[in-house]
Amino acid sequence: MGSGNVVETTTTTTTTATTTTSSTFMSDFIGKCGGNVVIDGGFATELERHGADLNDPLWSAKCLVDSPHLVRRVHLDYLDAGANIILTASYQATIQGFEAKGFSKEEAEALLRKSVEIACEAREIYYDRCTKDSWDFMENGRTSRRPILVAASVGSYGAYLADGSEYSGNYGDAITLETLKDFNRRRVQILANSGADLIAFETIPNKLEAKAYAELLEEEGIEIPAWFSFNSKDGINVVSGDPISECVSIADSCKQVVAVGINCTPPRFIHGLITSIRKVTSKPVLIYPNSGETYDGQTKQWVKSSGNVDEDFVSYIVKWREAGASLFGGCCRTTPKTIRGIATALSDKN
Ligand code: MET
Ligand SMILES: [Zn+2]
Repeated sequence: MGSGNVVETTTTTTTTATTTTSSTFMSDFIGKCGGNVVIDGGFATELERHGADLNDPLWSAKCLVDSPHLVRRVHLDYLDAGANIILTASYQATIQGFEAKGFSKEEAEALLRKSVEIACEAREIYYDRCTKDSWDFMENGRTSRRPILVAASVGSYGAYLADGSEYSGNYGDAITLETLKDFNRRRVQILANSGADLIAFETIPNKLEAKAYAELLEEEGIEIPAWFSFNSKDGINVVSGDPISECVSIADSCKQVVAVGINCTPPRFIHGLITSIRKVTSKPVLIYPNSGETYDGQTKQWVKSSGNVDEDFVSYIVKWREAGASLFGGCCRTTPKTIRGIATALSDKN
């Protein structure tokens, strides 16, 4: 691991969840990580690479039910690759989605909690291994320990629909702010009290959904921090066509939001989007692009486009850092190899 990612802590210190949202939560964490934070990479697509069949409305959340060992394995692979933040397998885990599969409300809630438990367990296993490996190098009871946060993933309403609308942002007129708030309320409450360090609202495709999350965080008095991450397919707007500036403004006005940025977007759009985001907010900027391939919601396949492949975008990380981002990872079709490349690129810079 790059030295930029290692800080001195005592052996007894663990990364613990915050109980109150703090405006300095993320800047403190970035400081602890040496100025740059490594986020993990594609989770669902990595489960598939390990043989999981995710052709299901629950997508990666299906593995919470039938292969939790694989979920733990992928978290550990990203920790081994250098991640400072791991995202749980709850992206497409919703109470409504589990109920549609025949689970009770209680079972559905337990599965949401389980996504966080597995990620926390992976962090403990990783730390235990590091402690054992570095036993000979400990001095005065002190050892180096990489700061690691567990982020509870919340995918968009479009992800739950599993019809590709997370990439169109078009929910139709019947879906209102209240619909979206009601849909997410219980899920967000459960994840906020699950032991996760923060909530990652991912792949937000439109302004309405950003507004719903912001209002929900306020109304429910959610006490752990959150990040808002949008997706774009033109480098100017979020996928629905809503201007990125308006979406980021919503995140900027929400006190629980500690970072804002872009995920599951082709690498070629990232630089311009960072510049647009910086104009609207001084909150830390996160980016975790996909491999540059495009998801076909009809065939449920990733298809090659003229974008960059994952090996390529690692070479842009330093430029994206200069443009003002400070948290970097990968989304769909990126792998632990991508994340190792990012960690190396950032530590070489320091
Ligand atoms: C469609 S974006 C998916 C994001 C999620 N964190 C994953 O990597 O599986
Ligand atoms: Zn993705």
